[in-house]
Amino acid sequence: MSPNSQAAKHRSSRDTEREFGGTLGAVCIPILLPLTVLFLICVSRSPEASVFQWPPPLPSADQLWDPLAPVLLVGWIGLHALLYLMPAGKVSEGLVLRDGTRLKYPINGFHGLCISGVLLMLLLGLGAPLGNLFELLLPLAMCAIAVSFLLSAYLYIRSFWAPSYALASGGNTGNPFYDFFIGRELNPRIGDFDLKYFCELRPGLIGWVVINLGMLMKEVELQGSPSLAMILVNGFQLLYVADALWNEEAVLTTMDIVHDGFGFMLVFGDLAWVPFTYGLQAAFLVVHPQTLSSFGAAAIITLNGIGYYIFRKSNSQKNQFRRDPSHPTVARLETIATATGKRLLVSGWWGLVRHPNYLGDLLMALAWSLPCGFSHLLPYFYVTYFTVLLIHREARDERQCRAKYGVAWDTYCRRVPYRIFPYIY
Ligand SMILES: NC(=O)C1=CN([C@@H]2O[C@H](COP(=O)(O)OP(=O)(O)OC[C@H]3O[C@@H](n4cnc5c(N)ncnc54)[C@H](OP(=O)(O)O)[C@@H]3O)[C@@H](O)[C@H]2O)C=CC1
Ligand SMILES: CC(C)=CCC[C@@H](C)[C@H]1CC=C2C3=C(CC[C@@]21C)[C@@]1(C)CC[C@H](O)C(C)(C)[C@@H]1CC3
Repeated sequence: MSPNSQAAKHRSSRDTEREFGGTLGAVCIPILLPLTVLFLICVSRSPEASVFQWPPPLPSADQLWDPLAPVLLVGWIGLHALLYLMPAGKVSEGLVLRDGTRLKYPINGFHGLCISGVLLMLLLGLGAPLGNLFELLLPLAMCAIAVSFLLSAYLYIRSFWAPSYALASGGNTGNPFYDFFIGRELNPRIGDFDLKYFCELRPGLIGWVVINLGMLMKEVELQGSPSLAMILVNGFQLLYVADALWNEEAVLTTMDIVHDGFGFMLVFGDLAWVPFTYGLQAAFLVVHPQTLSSFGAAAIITLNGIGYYIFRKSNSQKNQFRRDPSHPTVARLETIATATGKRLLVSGWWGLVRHPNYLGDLLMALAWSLPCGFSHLLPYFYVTYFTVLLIHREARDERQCRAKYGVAWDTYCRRVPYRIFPYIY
């Protein structure tokens, strides 16, 4: 690249439109979201379990800290780092980078999940009190938040040694608060160890199902057996995590890996937000047991099944089409050409709405809350937050696609007018 085009690129990234409320968002979100995690855990175990209760249920200092928590957290991340490095599964290439190269990624996350499962069963067999995770939840969340800040600071500092082509297009504004938050470097690596890819799918996502299992064990301690509601929440969320790891290769084409830098937002999202807020339903059920009729359970299982089917089929259809458009499963689908040479699907799942995968994900999110009944809002936190996240994410993706595909994107939008919910939005 000539010095002039380097300078133009640099200038354009500095002028990039800022997301998440710009500098104000970048200062407030890293303060507010960690407090939200702690607040939600406290609410989930308070007798009222009301997000509006005043004064809010504040934890005492000894509820926030336990010396076992940093040991467990560092041990857990270390175990998954070792599993990431084990020579199992295939090695896949990511999309082509700005310098024309492609990075290699190990596809062994599902192995990691299975080995974690076997280790947990062994620990349970040896009498390990997994239910104690209930009491450890706040100290573990505190440590995960601390690790998120430390890792983000490390990533921000090391990004100044990265070449300019390795920086994310939106994370190099020169504003330290914003760049720390959004992430400067696109694919930070220590040797071959890819920090963003590792964090996206392993310690936090698998940690989430382990915490859920801990909540189930706590319920067994308190009630003698797990409730149907707890089994459903555990089962649905395990399916979601196992599916993500089974289809690990597909993550290599998501916005997070391809476009976003690795900064506080993703680090915290992966390591603290996902494991400690996505499983709030299970934590809630420990203190607020619910009875569920067989008919109710069947209806909820059906809803989760429909959501999963739409989510999986639509994601697989697009991944297959992007990897090999001539594959028999996608070759007959109607498409429109774009100036980049890539085509856009206008039939099949991607002809129904512009984000069928978000629709399926949201139906599942609703199915995860319903086993907790209708008496409290807290179990509906995830589906509410997720609706906001996906509407915002859809708008970000839309902006990027319009910039990439121009008139072809407008034609697609005319052909497929609804974004997520057919005939509604
Ligand atoms: N549980 C959670 O917290 C979260 C879950 N998710 C889930 O992750 C999954 C991935 O989502 P996400 O990364 O946001 O993005 P998507 O998988 O929806 O990918 C969007 C990209 O797909 C391509 N595309 C869009 N329309 C078409 C079309 N008609 N034909 C072909 N390609 C098209 C474009 O990229 P290009 O053309 O360059 O290939 C676009 O940028 C979703 O299922 C989502 O629900 C996402 C966020 C959070
Ligand atoms: C509020 C806040 C801190 C937001 C950060 C957003 C992150 C929590 C999410 C951004 C994209 C994500 C994805 C998944 C988890 C949540 C985050 C990290 C994902 C790994 C969940 C499992 C799915 O099957 C998936 C692999 C498609 C998905 C990818 C995106």
